[in-house]
Amino acid sequence: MSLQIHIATLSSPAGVLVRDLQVEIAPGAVHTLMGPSGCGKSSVLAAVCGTLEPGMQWSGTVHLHGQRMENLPVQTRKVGILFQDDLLFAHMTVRENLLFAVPAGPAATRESAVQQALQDVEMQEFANADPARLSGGQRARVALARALVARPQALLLDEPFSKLDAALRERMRALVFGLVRSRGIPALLVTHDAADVAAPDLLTRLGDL
Ligand SMILES: Nc1ncnc2c1ncn2[C@@H]1O[C@H](COP(=O)(O)OP(=O)(O)OP(=O)(O)O)[C@@H](O)[C@H]1O
Repeated sequence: MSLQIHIATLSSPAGVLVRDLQVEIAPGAVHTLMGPSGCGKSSVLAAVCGTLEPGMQWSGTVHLHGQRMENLPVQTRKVGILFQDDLLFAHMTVRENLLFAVPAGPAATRESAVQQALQDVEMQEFANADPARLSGGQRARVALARALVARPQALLLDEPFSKLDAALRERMRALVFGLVRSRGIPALLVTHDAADVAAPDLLTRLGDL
């Protein structure tokens, strides 16, 4: 289940940001995008998942598991996304936050998906907790579980570790990379931290137009 991205051009109203970006990400691999602030890294992720804002434009193709994706509605793309901010809903428990992300289906199936996702990030005992009472690292793990609970076929990561302290960042990176590998999904990670690069051939630098 590979993710193939070809961005011919990606532009903001101010001009072209990215030209001829080609990335192929194998199942279970994490490919890293780096580059100076404002060079268009987050916009590449938005183009891939279909959430590019009005005013921004791109041309190119995205194939997931051989299927062309760029014209599909956002909700059918089967792509999970994790941001710098965990964006947990404050008025819902941890369990309810996850349940919100699970596709429609029998209640027992949805509940077991939530319990499995919490187990994957070792947060089962916090199912009924209020997100506001969790630590930053615990919230990050819940956000990861929420991104994965719908069984996405690709994962987009927009600086998800940048707000964590060094020790937590390392643990979270290991957890994300491990889950991506064990589930065999391709992941694209935007970061400013060279420590997030899994291997030199899994890095693309933007900003050299
Ligand atoms: N909706 C929008 N309308 C106009 N310009 C935009 C819009 N969204 C982003 N931009 C501009 O596009 C450029 C790229 O933004 P983007 O967030 O993709 O960069 P980035 O490389 O992820 O930056 P950072 O590392 O600071 O997060 C920036 O100059 C930004 O101001």
